[in-house]
Amino acid sequence: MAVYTDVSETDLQLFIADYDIGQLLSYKGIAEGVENSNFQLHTSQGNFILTLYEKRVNPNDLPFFLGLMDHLAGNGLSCPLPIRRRDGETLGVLAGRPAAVISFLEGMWPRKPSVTHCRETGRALAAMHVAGEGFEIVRPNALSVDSWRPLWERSAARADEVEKGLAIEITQALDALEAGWPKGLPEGVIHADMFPDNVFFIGDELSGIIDFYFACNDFLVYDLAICINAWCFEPDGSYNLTKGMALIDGYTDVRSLSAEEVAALPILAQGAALRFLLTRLYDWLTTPEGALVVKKDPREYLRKLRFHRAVDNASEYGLRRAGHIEETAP
Ligand SMILES: Nc1ncnc2c1ncn2[C@@H]1O[C@H](COP(=O)(O)OP(=O)(O)OP(=O)(O)O)[C@@H](O)[C@H]1O
Ligand SMILES: N[C@@H](CCO)C(=O)O
Repeated sequence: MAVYTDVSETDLQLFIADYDIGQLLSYKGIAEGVENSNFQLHTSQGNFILTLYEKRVNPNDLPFFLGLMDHLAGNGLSCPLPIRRRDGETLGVLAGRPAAVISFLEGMWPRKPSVTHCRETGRALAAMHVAGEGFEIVRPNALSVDSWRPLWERSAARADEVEKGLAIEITQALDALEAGWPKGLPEGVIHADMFPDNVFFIGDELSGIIDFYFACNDFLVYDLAICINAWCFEPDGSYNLTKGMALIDGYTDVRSLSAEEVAALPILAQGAALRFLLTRLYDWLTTPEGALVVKKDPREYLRKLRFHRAVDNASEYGLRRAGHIEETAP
């Protein structure tokens, strides 16, 4: 569930009176999501999403997130558009929390992603990277390699409760990642959480990307590594090479990869797996039993990490067209 903060009808009516979005007809809490409280608003002008930002979101980051959606939508990407109040602001306060109204995207996220969904997602990811060019606010990735050790130290003592031997395995993977993390790859704005539940489709057609609340500046190809993790493994833990090919083909149809980016893909995929393993592990160990939030299994990402640690080169992910690898000067 994700309604941590209740909103009264009177407060909501007062809040939306500052916007040109018509009269409130009805509203309801949205159960999905874990970070923020989301409501669907139905007004005389249509549907909107109201988000109340909860305590894991740093209010100082909100101008980046809202400004980014505005920038991306302005550059033709299909994503929610923050609605401006009559005073020009996109951020307000409701029920004591920072709050924003964003446009409603039609579509559903794919419960069983297909090869076509993977290809369309690859294209949309690259389109987002291109559309993000020129966005002026910078937000370093708070969940990149430098943050993993402190995050790990908060779970290390109890890690073996989840799986015997986990502490040693994570420590070894972390040591290797810190030593070998690449430098100097092309950077830009990345989504950093483009999982199936953040990509909407109408049939096979991608209708939009949501949830930019982990977006930040980092290596562009790291975002592809995150998507390989999130989209290309089957529920039994096996890697689906056909989906990998489709995702990477889709991406490189829109933005080509340099030889350095291709070479870095295996270590970036390991890093992405460790990042989600660590955040899931922390939540797994700290979320109280009986909380309404569904805890995500860290072991899924342990299996993925093991897979990546055995990968030699990007062709094992499905990178196949020679044209994917930009020629570098001799
Ligand atoms: N612009 C939008 N249009 C339509 N539905 C939306 C929109 N934004 C959010 N939703 C709905 O709200 C749900 C939760 O949104 P979101 O993923 O942003 O929440 P969150 O709390 O940040 O969750 P998490 O970070 O766990 O994914 C989505 O699954 C979707 O059903
Ligand atoms: N996508 C993350 C959840 C946070 O958005 C995960 O699956 O662990």
